[in-house]
Amino acid sequence: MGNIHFAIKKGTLSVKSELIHNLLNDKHSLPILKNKTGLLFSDTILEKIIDKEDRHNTKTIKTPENRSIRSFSSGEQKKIVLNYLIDQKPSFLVLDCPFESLDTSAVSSLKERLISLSSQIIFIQIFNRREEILPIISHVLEIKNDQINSQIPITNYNFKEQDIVFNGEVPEAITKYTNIPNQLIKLENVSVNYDDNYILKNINWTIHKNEFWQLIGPNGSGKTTIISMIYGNNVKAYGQEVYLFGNKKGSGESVWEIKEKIGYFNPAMLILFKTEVTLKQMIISGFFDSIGLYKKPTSLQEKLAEDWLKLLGLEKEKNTLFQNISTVTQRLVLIARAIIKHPPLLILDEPMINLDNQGTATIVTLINKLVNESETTIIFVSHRSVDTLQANYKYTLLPSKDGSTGKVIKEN
Ligand SMILES: Nc1ncnc2c1ncn2[C@@H]1O[C@H](COP(=O)(O)OP(=O)(O)OP(=O)(O)O)[C@@H](O)[C@H]1O
Repeated sequence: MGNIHFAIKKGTLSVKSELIHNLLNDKHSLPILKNKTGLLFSDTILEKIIDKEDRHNTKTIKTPENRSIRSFSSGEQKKIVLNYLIDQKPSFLVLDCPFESLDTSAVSSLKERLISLSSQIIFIQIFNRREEILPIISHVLEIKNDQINSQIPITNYNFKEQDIVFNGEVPEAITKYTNIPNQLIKLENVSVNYDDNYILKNINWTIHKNEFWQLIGPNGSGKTTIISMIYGNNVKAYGQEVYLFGNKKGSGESVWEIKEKIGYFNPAMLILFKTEVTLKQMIISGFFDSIGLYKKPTSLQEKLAEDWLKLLGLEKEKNTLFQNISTVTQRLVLIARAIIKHPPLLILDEPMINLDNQGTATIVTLINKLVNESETTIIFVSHRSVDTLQANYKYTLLPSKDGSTGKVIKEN
């Protein structure tokens, strides 16, 4: 007889849930896993391995070309760690949203691999979206107060979602930016390689005021590399035709001056927020580009933060600690923080990762609202295109052995 496999909807676990820890430590009410050894595949495990490698200069996992795990793209990193866990032959594996940063072809090969292992290993798959669920999953574990309440056959499970609305207008801009040219970003014949590894080839991309772009490409195609040339400190940008707000990168403005004009959001930033701040303080900190709130805000800044909270339907939670709210609410707050100054450019780097369909729809609704009610140019970065976004253009990276080339598609 085949194994029974389970799924748990991520949104039914609290942020501080101990359930996964308890499953792995044999403290649970699932008879089928009693006295069995399990392992966890999650982004946290990945971060720990990378951190250990960095701090001790050791290699836990053998990688192609013996490179450090950090130098691989996020998709490649996941694949390497999953193989490492499966090699340890656990009886069960908790898969914490395993497909989250993978592109379509990587998802299908990983799915195939997991299905082929499913007669030897029991899977407990934490999922965000119904379509991610492995076809071998037969039951959804219903969770109440972070405990397993019941096992529901998947055919009887209710995946329902609701419509999302944000009532009110996007709060006004109070920060003034002067001398912002119409052409915000220009990359001309930009190429990047690491020794024999060719990443980008002749990238030509011009971004103007008031445009909304999706930057799409499969794992390892170079999305992060492009963004790090615009927003970050990637040395590969120097000496190339990279123009930011009219100046060649590395010539006029300092990195600080460039960052002042760019709002940035990436879910990985969440791990940076270690100090305890309220939702209101978190939104206000966008005025200071700081992670905590160290300066006294003006009364106008306070009012704007309150207007944002109202728009997001969070006015009653303004004094709640940021750490204590749901993932999707954290993202709404961080996006508000990134745009509160109405910067000329806003980069939203994989904002939908690890969200269920309801969470994804919530973020899409907010982004579309920002596009319609502000002057900010948006670059939305993702490994999969999101058709409900009202983007004007798509910049798609097409990998090849000589490096990815780019293709512009006009959407509307
Ligand atoms: N320092 C480095 N040395 C060698 N190769 C590198 C280095 N940094 C990045 N790469 C390689 O560059 C390629 C592009 O990586 P990048 O992170 O830009 O891709 P991505 O499109 O953002 O991928 P993902 O969707 O998986 O995050 C990858 O193959 C990665 O391994």
